[in-house]
Parts: sequence; structure tokens; C-alpha cells
Amino acid sequence: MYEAIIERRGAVLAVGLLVVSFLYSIALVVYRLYFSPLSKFPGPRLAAATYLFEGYYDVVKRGKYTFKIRDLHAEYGPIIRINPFELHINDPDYYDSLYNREGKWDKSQYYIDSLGNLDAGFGTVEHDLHRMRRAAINPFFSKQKVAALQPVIQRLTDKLCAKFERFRGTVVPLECAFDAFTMDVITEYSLDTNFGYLDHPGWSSDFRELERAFGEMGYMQKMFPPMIKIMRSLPDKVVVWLDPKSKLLLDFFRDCYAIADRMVRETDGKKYEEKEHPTIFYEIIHSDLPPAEKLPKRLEGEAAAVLGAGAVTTAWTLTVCMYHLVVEPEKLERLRTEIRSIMPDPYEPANLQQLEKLPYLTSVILESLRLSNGVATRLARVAPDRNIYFRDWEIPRGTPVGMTSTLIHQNPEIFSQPLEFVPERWLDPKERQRLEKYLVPFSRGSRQCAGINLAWAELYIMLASLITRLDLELYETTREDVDIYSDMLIAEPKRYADGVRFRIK
Ligand code: HEM
Repeated sequence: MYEAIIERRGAVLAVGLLVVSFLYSIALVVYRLYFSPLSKFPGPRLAAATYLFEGYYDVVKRGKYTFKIRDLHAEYGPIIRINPFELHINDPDYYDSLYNREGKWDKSQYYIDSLGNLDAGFGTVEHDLHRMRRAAINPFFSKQKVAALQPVIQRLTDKLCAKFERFRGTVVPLECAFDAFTMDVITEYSLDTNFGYLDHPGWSSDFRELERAFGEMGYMQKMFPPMIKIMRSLPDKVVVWLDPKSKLLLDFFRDCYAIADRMVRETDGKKYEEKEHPTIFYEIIHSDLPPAEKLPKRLEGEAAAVLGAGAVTTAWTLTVCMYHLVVEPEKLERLRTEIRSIMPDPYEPANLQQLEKLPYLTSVILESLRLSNGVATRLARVAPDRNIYFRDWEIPRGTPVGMTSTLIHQNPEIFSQPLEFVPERWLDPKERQRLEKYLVPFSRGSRQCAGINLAWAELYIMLASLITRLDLELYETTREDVDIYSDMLIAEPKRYADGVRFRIK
């Protein structure tokens, strides 16, 4: 009898809960469509009503919302509402108004959640905290510091070129090779350790897989915000059973923690003074940051951020660059001739300052940065304390507003033949000045890339040595292996499984 009553009450409770959540959902949709401060902005009603619209394009169709956003702009105009709480602008001339250093600029919590809430400058929502964290690492990435440390980059460049020479006649997955190079540069230059990827007998694609897993998880996380917290609370074995790819992520964070922990211990003592050069942790540990900012767990986030942000982005730019140069041999030859004019012996490398003066090499790098879209996704910024303006639109304070470099770099009104590799467009100084306003691979403003100088140095030094020392030919690789097809935070081509492959001649 009691059981029957309890059963009946349970059923009533379940139905009651269903009805309440149904009514709540209806009320939420009505609020979002008619009463939200963003309801005046154009865009599809479905996107304004629910995140599932975005989820369909990014999770189900895999990284396609960026391209849908481009189409929506064509339909609704330069400013649109892309989800219940976020706006997107597609007007290249507005870029510097959104990404600058005037006033406070937060990042959007929604975006930061998708990065797994990294406890690093990269993953910091709030302007003031970011400013403090960024100030501690800025000196380390200055042009002067990078210039002084170019021997490290050159040594690792020589190591990769020598490895290519040992692999003559074989097929090499070029992106994996460049990943190994950029990972070794960052770990040695920034973290004073060496993952030794270049010492592996072959070419590992682990890191690329890791970044892809990161992108996929980010999109899932956006749709189901408690996901990361739940995953973190589960034993590792269960997480890996649920999603085998997460093993790469777990191992990666474990490695980052181990580096951070070791660095904190070593930097405390004299031993550090014996080191060849400072590292990012040296800067942080000796900075004015409060003690809580210097704990290994926090520094794990900083290590993960520089590795995650700096390795595949630069490696992908090198890969896209080499693809286009090999496909257009007259451009490759022109570049070779220019580099040889200052380094006739390829094994006696020119220094960075000399390379920076080469106009064609610089143009090739600018064009490669434009076409490679290292960070492919929109980057939302939030003005926390003031309304901002776009043309006649007043955007309420606290609203995430994003723009997407990929869409700007492919805008035919700015870059003629936007999908073609045309380094020549950058050669005329006046035209270059005009175009550089719209070249934003590193973003701009207070949250722009910290590693710009390092990325440029790696690109100059690697290209100069590789192009003058070796001949490469494509192996079963087409434009479908390099052109962006999905936005997985980083750019992903249509045929990403085998990657970009070259035979070393
Ligand atoms: C071609 C290569 C690269 C590209 C295209 C690139 C692009 C970017 C972009 C667009 C951001 C801003 C992301 C956002 O707003 O959320 C960023 C941030 C960052 N990048 Fe890079 N990056 C490159 C190389 C590097 C390198 C070599 C490093 C250093 C090891 C690096 C370290 C960072 C860091 C630490 C941040 C976070 C900055 C902050 O929030 O204060 N990046 N990068």
C-alpha cells in the first residue's frame, strides 16, 4: 500500500519536473527572443533562441559554424546575433575598434570554458587579472629576448634539416616534422626542458591529434558546460574509457604539471643560475605576482598555454607555406635566389636581422600567415564596464562580441584572389602598409598573441635554412590537404587524416 503511494508520488514528481522544465524552457526562449537586450540585433531566430543552432554546425557538422556565420552575414548584414548571448561583426575596418588596448577587455566565459578553463593568461576572463599575468611573461617574449636566443632556434632548425637529409628518398608528413621542431623550440626556449620530439626515430603526430581532441572537446563543452568538471572529477581510467582521445590530453597536462613542479623547485635554489638562458617560469617566479600565482598547479596552465598556442600554429604556417612554394616552383626559385644573396653557403646561416630585411622572404611569410589561419575561430571580447558602438548599433556592456580573422583574410574586397598564394601582393611598401591593417593572424590589442616575435623568428630561420639546403616534392598531397575546411579552433583541412606529405629529394 505504502509502496503504491510512494510510486504514485514519484510519478507525480517526475511529471511535475518535466512540466516545470518545459515551461522554463519556453519562458527562456521567449525572453531570449523578445526581452533580451540583444533581441534588436539581426540574425536567425533559432540562433537567438538556443545554443543548439551553433552546436549543430560545430558538433554535428564538425567545425562549420564559422562558415555559417559568414553566410549569415551575407544575409543579415555586418552585425549579427550568433547565439543567445553573443554578437559577431564582419567589417574588417572595425577590427582595431574591438581589439585594442583602450579600456578593459575581458574574454568571454563561454569561449574560455571551451578551452577547458586554462589557469593561464590565455584562459583568463577578467581584464585586470590578465594584465597582471601578461605583464609577468611579456619581457620574456620581447623582440630583444627572441633575438638573443636565436642560436637555440637555429640549432633546432639544423637538427630538423639534418633529420630530413637522413630521410632522403622517403615520404615525410611535413606538418608532424614541423610540430616536432616548434615543440622542441618552445619547450627548450620557454620551459627549459626538451620534449625531444626531433630525437624520435620517426615522425609522431601525437601533438596534432592532441590539438584536434582539444578542439572537439571544446565544442562539446560549449554545448554541455558541466562536462569538464564532471570529467575532472572522474578517475582517469573512466575518462579514457569514455573517450580514448582524452588520454592524450591527460598525459599532456600531467607533463605540464611535472615541468612546472620541477621548475618551481629548481628556480628556488642556486641551480637555476647555472642555466644557459631564462625561461618563462623564471620570469614568472621572479616577478611581482602574488605567491598563489606561482604555485605549480597555476604554472601548469601557463605551460599548457604556450605549448598549445605556439606549436601547431607556427608548424601549420610553415606547412602551408612549403605546400604553396613547391606547387609554384618559380616562386620557390625566386625565394631561394634572394636568400642565397645573403647566405651563399646554406650551412653558414644569416642572422635574424639580415633575414628580416629580405623583401620576398618577408612577403612569403606574410602571405603564409594570411592563408594558414593559425587560430581559425572567432575571438569574442567583452567590454565589462561600458556600452560599445558599431556604426548605429549600441552594444550593451558585458556582451561578448567577436570577429574572425579567417573571414577577413578571405575577404575578396581586401585581398584580391583571396584563396591564391600571392606573396607579390606584399612587395610594394605602400600596398603592404594598406594590407597589413587587415592581416590579423595574431589578433590585436591587450589579448593579442604573446609569441609573435618568436613565431616570426621561427618562420624566418626555418624557411631560410630549409629552402637553401633541401629539395622537396609533394607526395599524394593536394590543396584539400591545406585549405581550411573546418574550424577546430585551429584550421583543419578536408583531408586531414594523412596530412601534408612530401618526398625529400
Ligand atoms: C603563426 C603562429 C601563431 C599564431 C597564428 C598565433 C595566434 C594567436 C592568437 C590569435 C592569439 C589570441 C587568442 C585569443 O584571443 O584567445 C594567441 C594568443 C597567444 N599566443 Fe599565439 N600564435 C602563434 C604563435 C605563438 C607562439 C610561437 C607562442 C609562444 C610560445 C604563442 C603564445 C601565445 C600566448 C601565450 C597567447 C595568449 C596571450 C594572452 O592571452 O595574453 N603563440 N596566439
